[in-house]
Amino acid sequence: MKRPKLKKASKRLSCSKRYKIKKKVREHHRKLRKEAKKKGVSKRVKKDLGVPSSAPFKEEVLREAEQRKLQIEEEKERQRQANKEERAKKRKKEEAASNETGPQIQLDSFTVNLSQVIDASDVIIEVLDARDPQGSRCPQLEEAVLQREGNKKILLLLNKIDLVPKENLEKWIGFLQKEFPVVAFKASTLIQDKTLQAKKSRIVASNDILDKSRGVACFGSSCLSDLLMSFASKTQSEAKLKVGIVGFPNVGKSSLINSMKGVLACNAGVKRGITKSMQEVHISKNVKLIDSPGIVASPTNPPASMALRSLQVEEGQDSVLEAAQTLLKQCDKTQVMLQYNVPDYRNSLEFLTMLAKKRGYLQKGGVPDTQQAATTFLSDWTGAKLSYHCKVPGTHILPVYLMDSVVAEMQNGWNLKRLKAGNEETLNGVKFPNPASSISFISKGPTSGLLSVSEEQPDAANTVEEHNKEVTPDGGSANRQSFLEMRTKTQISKFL
Ligand SMILES: Nc1nc2c(ncn2[C@@H]2O[C@H](COP(=O)(O)OP(=O)(O)OP(=O)(O)O)[C@@H](O)[C@H]2O)c(=O)[nH]1
Repeated sequence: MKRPKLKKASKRLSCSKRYKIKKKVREHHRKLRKEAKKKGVSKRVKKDLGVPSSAPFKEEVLREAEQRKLQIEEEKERQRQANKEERAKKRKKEEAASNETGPQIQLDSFTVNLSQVIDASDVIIEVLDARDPQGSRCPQLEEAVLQREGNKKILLLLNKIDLVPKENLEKWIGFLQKEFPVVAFKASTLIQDKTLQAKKSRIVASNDILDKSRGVACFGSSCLSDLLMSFASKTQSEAKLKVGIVGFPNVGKSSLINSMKGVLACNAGVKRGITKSMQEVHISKNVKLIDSPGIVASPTNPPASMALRSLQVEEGQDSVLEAAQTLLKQCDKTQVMLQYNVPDYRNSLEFLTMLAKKRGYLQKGGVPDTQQAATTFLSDWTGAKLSYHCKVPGTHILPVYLMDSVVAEMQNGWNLKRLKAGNEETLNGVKFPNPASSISFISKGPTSGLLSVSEEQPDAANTVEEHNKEVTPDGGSANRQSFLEMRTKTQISKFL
């Protein structure tokens, strides 16, 4: 059967609609004309009339015009290239200058500030990441404090205890207590601006009761303030007790101060090196805390320590990819797979590719952005969420700079009974992760720090070498080997 032809839709419009369209078009043209007038574009481009056919030597004139046109084009192109080269040169120069001087100046200021904090303090609290306590210790810092005049005390503070299994934490406290008094702490990670907090507290008053084990709650602050205040009342007559808060970047120094103060007094965050200068915060009548920039890790450290502790990674000097790959090698693959919920992978690059796909980090054309995945992975390891822990060494050997008499002296003056009770209370309050869901990590031992970026002292290497022998009892021969090799290659520092 023959199909009936489809009838074309009629173009007829109602008059009102037609007039409306015409009006819109007119308005649109008027608007364009107005804009062109504003920009100073003349109404009509003058038409090139060309060479009249009656003109003599028309062909030569046209050829000459064509050649001139080409010449102008060439000249323009040459100019464009020269400008491009000039800009590239300038950019390269700027980059080189910022690479050489920028970070160097910053590192200098960091070390100067740290030295000032040590000088100004009566008590030094070395903040350690409970996930890798030994790796966040700096022997050079401890030695420098002990060598300074004024009988300065050192306290070790294990922060981020909410990210390690309880049994592991208890073992670490026992291990570290053989050297210095240890305080267990969980800083509040969600302290807000004073004004914001005041507004919020009116709305949800019991928020922290509901959310005890999460970011809002802080554990150990009353124990620490009691300890400091009782020490201050014993030792200080009039002046306030000055307590320097020191440690590697991102261990939670600023969060600790904010938690003690109860308001956002210092800037804190996942990014490394947020604190750039010293800052005093008064927490009671007789105690003030001094925040300091993170200790600058020495380039002689093993790559895994650098990946966790150095500022260079943050500043883009060290490759984020390499740092993430080094870290991956230090931990149990199955646990990483479980933690990040990814299938089995052959190498670290494959893991980062899968992580990038999972988190939706894609570049143009859907290519997985492994760089971004590595950055996220690294900030997990120094940030506030990832749970991992290190094994406590079986035997304890005192570092060379610590003798029994010094250990006894360091315990002197503190109310240790109260500290023990306070730590127990803290451990009872915190909600700890299950050991099965925490990644077990192989620590590289204490991290060398630079306390001043200047010329090398020849005998400093021996001190550190000897020290490393002592403080890594659970085996770090490869570590020590690489340390010595690197030390001979790049020596830029002097250890205090
Ligand atoms: N889960 C948990 N996260 C914490 C704790 N303390 C600090 N953090 C997080 O660790 C990260 C680093 O904390 P900061 O206080 O900025 O560390 P910092 O040592 O002052 O860092 P710099 O300024 O770089 O030297 C932040 O994301 C904090 O939220 C803690 O007790 N538990």
